[in-house]
Amino acid sequence: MSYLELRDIHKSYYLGKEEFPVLKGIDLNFDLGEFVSILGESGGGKSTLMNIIGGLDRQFQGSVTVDGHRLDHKNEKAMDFYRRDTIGYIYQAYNLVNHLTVLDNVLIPLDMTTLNRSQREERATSLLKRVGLLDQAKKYPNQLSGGQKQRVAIARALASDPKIIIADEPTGALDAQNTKDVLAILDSIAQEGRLVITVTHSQAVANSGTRIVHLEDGKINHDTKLRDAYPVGNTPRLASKLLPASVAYRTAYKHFKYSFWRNSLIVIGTAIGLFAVMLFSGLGNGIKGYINYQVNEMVNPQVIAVNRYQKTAAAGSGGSQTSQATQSTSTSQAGSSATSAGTAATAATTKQPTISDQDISRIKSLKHVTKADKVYIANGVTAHYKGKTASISSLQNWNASATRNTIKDGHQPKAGEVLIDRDAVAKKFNQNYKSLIGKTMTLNYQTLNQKNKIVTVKVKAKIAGITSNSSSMSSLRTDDYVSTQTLTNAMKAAHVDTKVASIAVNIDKIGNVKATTKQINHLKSHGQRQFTATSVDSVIGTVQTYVSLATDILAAIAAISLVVSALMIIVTMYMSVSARTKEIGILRALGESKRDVRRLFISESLIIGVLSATLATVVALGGGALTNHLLASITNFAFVQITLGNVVTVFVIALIISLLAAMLPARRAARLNPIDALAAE
Ligand SMILES: Nc1ncnc2c1ncn2[C@@H]1O[C@H](COP(=O)(O)OP(=O)(O)OP(=O)(O)O)[C@@H](O)[C@H]1O
Repeated sequence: MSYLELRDIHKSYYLGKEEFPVLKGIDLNFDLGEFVSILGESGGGKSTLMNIIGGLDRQFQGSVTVDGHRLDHKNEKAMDFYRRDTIGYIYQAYNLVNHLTVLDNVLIPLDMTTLNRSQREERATSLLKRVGLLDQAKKYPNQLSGGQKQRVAIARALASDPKIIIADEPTGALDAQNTKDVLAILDSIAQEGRLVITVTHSQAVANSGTRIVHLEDGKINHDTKLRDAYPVGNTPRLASKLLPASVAYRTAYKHFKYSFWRNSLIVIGTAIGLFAVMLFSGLGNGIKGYINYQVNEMVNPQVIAVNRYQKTAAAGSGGSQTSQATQSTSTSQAGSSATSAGTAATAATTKQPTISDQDISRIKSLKHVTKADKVYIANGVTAHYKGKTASISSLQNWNASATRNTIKDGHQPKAGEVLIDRDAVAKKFNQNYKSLIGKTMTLNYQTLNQKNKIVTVKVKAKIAGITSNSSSMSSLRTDDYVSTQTLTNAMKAAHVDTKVASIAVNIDKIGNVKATTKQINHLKSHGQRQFTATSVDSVIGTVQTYVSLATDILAAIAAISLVVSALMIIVTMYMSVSARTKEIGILRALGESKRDVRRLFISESLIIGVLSATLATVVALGGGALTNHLLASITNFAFVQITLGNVVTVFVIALIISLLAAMLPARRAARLNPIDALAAE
């Protein structure tokens, strides 16, 4: 029994339905230690026969038996294993992978062996030394001469320690000296107990082997033994294994580096889409945050301002229109309370219709209402502390509309206590304003008493805390609060009317604010509407509609950019597959499976995706920080707020896009017929 046996091999090519028989019944036996040359006329089918022996061609009739085992050409995985384990290929056109160094080319088959990393490198180095190219290990194939390239190809063919070396015209492109060198190496390979089968047109080359097989008209017409085959020892062989997934990533990375500038442009293009997504999300967060911030600083969104309903002159007998005065206050709740309650403190001058305690009880009894506080605002207040004065445009009682998060130090005012504004008041008293907490100060303002005479209301209170409102609309109001009881006691002492025109109604949940506002607006006595209730809800609602619209438009733009990014990767991958068709053929011939090839292209796409997402993140974070910095002079708020969630989302999107974009091209690459791929220019 011979090591390799071909039985009755028939092979035809078809052009449409027309059959072109090439091999018409080949029977051949080969033994290890032989150096066989196959001669024959051009187009006689020598390469076809080599592809059958090498396990690349699976469409033929007949059988190939290796070491007593008949090859199953239908079983693709078994054929991958056969090529990986038993075959080493040497081509006339060298077929080296251009983007890998000489050393890396030799390492390709070694990655499919059980050797560890250092053993693989050691073996690759010793093979390069054997072919005299150790000093060229770091070069790329295009930096080598033809003879050097062929010697790299020989080192690579030997790397996985195969039993059969197939050399398809290995000296066809070489000069006399290189031909001599290559033949000597091939002879030494046979001496190691391997079977060397070479296709040649040269009788001189053929004569250097141990046997010549002559092919004519699809059949063997001469089979001449020149000398004995070399004796075969019993040296242990390298074991092969599947290509680890990490190698695909490594190779993809090397290719990325090799075509760095081209790939960098693609990464930049892809990153633009991802950057848009990240920036728009960050802006969305920022704007939403800004609105919330403004709202929470200015007003408590769970509070409804309620005034007595007044018909306007313009509205005439029209039932539902609110008065001009109250309408204008509805733009902001604070403004609303400021105006309405301000008139409460000076009720006698403006004669605003007041809200009675019964009214308050009625509103308090409504479902969802947790509190209804009278709102007093005193205007033109002078604050005194240790001989220093400061003016307070409006002093309020601490009521439900006050927002607790404006208190920066201290606590809300209890009886006999006051909260003062940091910048407008506290700092004027003492730069070390925190030390004021616990100290007593006085507040004076003038108003009309019940007899319409100007009187001064004096409030003496202990400083409970310091407030500061950094919202951009803070200039509309100050944040000075005194406890309700303290204010009303002072008013009473000066005989000032303590009836109110406005109350602040607290609602249990934000979701109930709208309905309760409506409910209060519909309350009637003797068929007459009683109140005008205003919440910030309506204002925020309008603003948020615009924000949502803007966010949707931005999202649409981002989506378009993402589609462009995805198309970019698809096109790149298709181009890459086309440009690397030959490489795919080489890798398949070396024993890589369809899956390995698919993985190679997918990893490359994933590398592009991850780098794009990284670039997009860096630019978006940097750009965001810069934008926030530039805007800081206008408003001290971070308008671009990119969260960790946004970053993770962009990476996930990038991975999904690159995975989807790579799928079709990678599938195409994997499905390429290795023989056709090898024939690619
Ligand atoms: N994929 C193919 N489709 C159709 N015909 C093919 C294909 N590949 C090879 N042939 C034909 O099969 C015949 C044998 O080709 P093959 O390459 O095996 O010959 P060869 O002996 O190696 O030739 P050469 O010495 O010129 O390299 C040729 O006539 C060729 O045109």
